[in-house]
Amino acid sequence: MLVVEGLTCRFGTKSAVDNASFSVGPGSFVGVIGRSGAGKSTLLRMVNRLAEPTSGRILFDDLDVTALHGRSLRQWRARSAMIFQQFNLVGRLDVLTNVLMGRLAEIPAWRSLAQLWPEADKALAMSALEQFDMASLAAQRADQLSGGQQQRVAIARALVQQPDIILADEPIASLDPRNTKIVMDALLRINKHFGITILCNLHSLELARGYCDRLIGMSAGRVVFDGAPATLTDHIARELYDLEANEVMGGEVMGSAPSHLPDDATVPVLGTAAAA
Ligand SMILES: Nc1ncnc2c1ncn2[C@@H]1O[C@H](COP(=O)(O)OP(=O)(O)OP(=O)(O)O)[C@@H](O)[C@H]1O
Repeated sequence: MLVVEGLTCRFGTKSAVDNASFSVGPGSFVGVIGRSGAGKSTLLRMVNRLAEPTSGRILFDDLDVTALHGRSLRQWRARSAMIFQQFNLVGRLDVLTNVLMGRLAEIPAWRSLAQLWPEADKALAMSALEQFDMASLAAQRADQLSGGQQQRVAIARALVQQPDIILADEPIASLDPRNTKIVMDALLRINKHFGITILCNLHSLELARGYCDRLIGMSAGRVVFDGAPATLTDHIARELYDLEANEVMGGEVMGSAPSHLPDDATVPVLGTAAAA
């Protein structure tokens, strides 16, 4: 279980994330939503410790993630795999080697430098590529792939880390609609098939509603909504996204509740008790 307690990250006088608190149970697929600049990336990067919290704590089961240094921090980064908007592959290396990079924390540096990957790791990497129909491209240079293919390689790399949680920071922001669906389906497959918890920043509300079992809404660094997608009414979404609402709501009828909103749903109130 991931627990975030009063997490704050300030850059100068600006709070990119302001006193965020929530917990995420194992096996959840949680979407972090909100307009540009709301603090979504900073929040995810703090969980992986790519950004340093100014105050607050991050716990994962019994581990105090905020207190980790050196080797234990590297181990945590292996357990919390990041997926980035720009894929972060090594373009001149082949696809299989890029996936094997996900095993770096497990093998001595000299073995990776000499490209002496254990056979078991190669088999694991091939099997991860097979999961996403990418095995036939194993020998191809990563920079010769399409964006959607590159992101699937990045997801395979995350998978071979055998992480407890995957932190996906706008993983489909650079992709066309077809590849968006392929990549989101790949994340969903990892979540359902392997039970890996996913925390995924998404600008598109339509995608977040379609794929996630819970949404955390951020505005100006604060968590202002936390609940099931069905409880996020269009009214709350409009407040969350403001001028960007029409762009992110995927053509739903504005001002009406989503069709799957149950009659007795408790609708959290934006900006008050909504944050868990
Ligand atoms: N390294 C930094 N130095 C200074 N300010 C930063 C830094 N990183 C983020 N910020 C600021 O913190 C705020 C939150 O940024 P963040 O990238 O976390 O938002 P976001 O919701 O992920 O937005 P986007 O969807 O545009 O990436 C923004 O105002 C941003 O300008």
